[in-house]
Amino acid sequence: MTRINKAACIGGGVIGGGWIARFLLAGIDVDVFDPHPEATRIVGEVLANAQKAYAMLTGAPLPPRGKLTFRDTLEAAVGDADWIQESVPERLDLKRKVLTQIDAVAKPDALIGSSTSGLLPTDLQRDMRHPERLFVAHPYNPVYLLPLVEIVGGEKTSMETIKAAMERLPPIGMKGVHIAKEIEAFVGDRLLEALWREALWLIKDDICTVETLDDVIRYSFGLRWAQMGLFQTYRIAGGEAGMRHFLAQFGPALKWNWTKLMDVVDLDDALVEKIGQQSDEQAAGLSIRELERIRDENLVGILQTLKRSHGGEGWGAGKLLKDFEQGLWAATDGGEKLDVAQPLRLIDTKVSPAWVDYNGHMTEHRYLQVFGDTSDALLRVIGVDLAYVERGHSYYTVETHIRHLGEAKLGQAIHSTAQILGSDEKRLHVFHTIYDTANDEAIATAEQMLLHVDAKAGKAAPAPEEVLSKIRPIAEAHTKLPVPEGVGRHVGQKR
Ligand SMILES: NC(=O)C1=CN([C@@H]2O[C@H](COP(=O)(O)OP(=O)(O)OC[C@H]3O[C@@H](n4cnc5c(N)ncnc54)[C@H](O)[C@@H]3O)[C@@H](O)[C@H]2O)C=CC1
Ligand SMILES: C[N+](C)(C)CC(=O)CC(=O)[O-]
Repeated sequence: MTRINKAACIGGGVIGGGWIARFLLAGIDVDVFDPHPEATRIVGEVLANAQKAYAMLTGAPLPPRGKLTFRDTLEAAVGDADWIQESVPERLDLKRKVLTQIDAVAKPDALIGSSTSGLLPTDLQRDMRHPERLFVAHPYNPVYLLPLVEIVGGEKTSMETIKAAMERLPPIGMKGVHIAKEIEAFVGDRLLEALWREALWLIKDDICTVETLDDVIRYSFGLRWAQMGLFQTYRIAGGEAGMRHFLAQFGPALKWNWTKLMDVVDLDDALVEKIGQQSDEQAAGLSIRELERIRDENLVGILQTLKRSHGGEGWGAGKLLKDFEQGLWAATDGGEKLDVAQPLRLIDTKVSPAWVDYNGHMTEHRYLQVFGDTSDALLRVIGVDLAYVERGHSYYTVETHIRHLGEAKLGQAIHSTAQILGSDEKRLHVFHTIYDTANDEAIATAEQMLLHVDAKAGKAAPAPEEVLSKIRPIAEAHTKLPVPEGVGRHVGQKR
């Protein structure tokens, strides 16, 4: 995978701030230029939200955060960056000027992406000396959580640029889609604008309020869209006869008077005030930052659910997250830095919204998930990684005993450790503990027995020396540790 080494962000508002967070959390250094007097504070707040969201999103080891530097001039920010992302306000004259400035100082092989929501790349690249490296990289808000980027080239953009841009997105957890023909507003905003135009008419004509309109979306097709989009959803709606029947049944309605699509509502002062007031009432006093946090928690929950969908293979944006996490795990160093004289600290995470139950704390099967992740991390330390499993052998868990000693609440930082209690050529006997990271108090423990298996034969088999030799030094060091309280407990036993 080809990676971005250094990024520059020109414009650090809603979208620039999101790009900055996306790059930094993927371990990439970012230089920023934004003349706004409060740019540092604004970017800092977006970054804080992004970090909270990532802590809940994944237990995979994120790389060390990239270095963030604010520069006084555009030229200084562009410097030696190999991906420059322009996110200044949506005005053709301003974007052309800024892109020409970037073009004049960027490295010859640097990629220059524009966040524009709808301007044509051919128009943007008009005054550039090296227009072949300019493309639209249109993201979705919040850029640090929503993975899609529409990649659109103009008449002078080279195919090498498009290919290079597409290749650099998966390592930062994003999915590029190449839009083959340039068109104003590309694909996503074409669809959103159509919906938005119709929605404004429905408010203007007093058919419903902004709150009712949002309810119609979020309690119905909004839920469907996140996981299957439009066409696959309608295929199912056609019943057993699928899409053809759907088109036959609902196609004629397209010609009925169901839409004002091409008429643009006049956003006069009265309508702006009406929408503004209804939107204020709907927000019920929540600030934009609070709404952003709620949005992020919900998106994290949806992404995690999609990650576990389709028999655990992951689905849509959840499959992308799963692949991204596998890349992060593969990039870890196999545990060389672990202190084997202690129980191994293997997972650091936060209690995600999707993990919390009706009692307001982490629900029981999520404990098993964290303990399972701890075992998986231990297995990677002893060389039992995905490549090992693909060769036909693995460890299976044959017994688990979990004790709940405290509570883990939404957003709480927790970590887990693993202690090897015993091992032989087939068995690995471990004791895991989940701690409250704030005070190091144990919240839960799990004692597990794992068995080395020949997966093809479907039976236990001795682990090879390459694995046993990695278990031995840890197991020996752990014999010197006190036996943890709770080892060997069973349900109903007196304390
Ligand atoms: N807000 C959204 O939902 C989305 C916006 N976009 C696109 O992203 C771009 C930026 O939009 P937002 O972030 O929403 O706007 P914004 O108004 O939040 O941020 C724009 C930033 O650019 C800075 N700026 C102005 N002139 C500059 C210059 N010469 N050099 C460097 N920085 C400069 C401003 O100080 C401001 O911080 C636009 O092209 C927009 O169409 C794309 C996807 C979604
Ligand atoms: C409103 N908008 C056109 C700037 C929206 C986008 O471009 C994408 C998004 O995040 O909705």
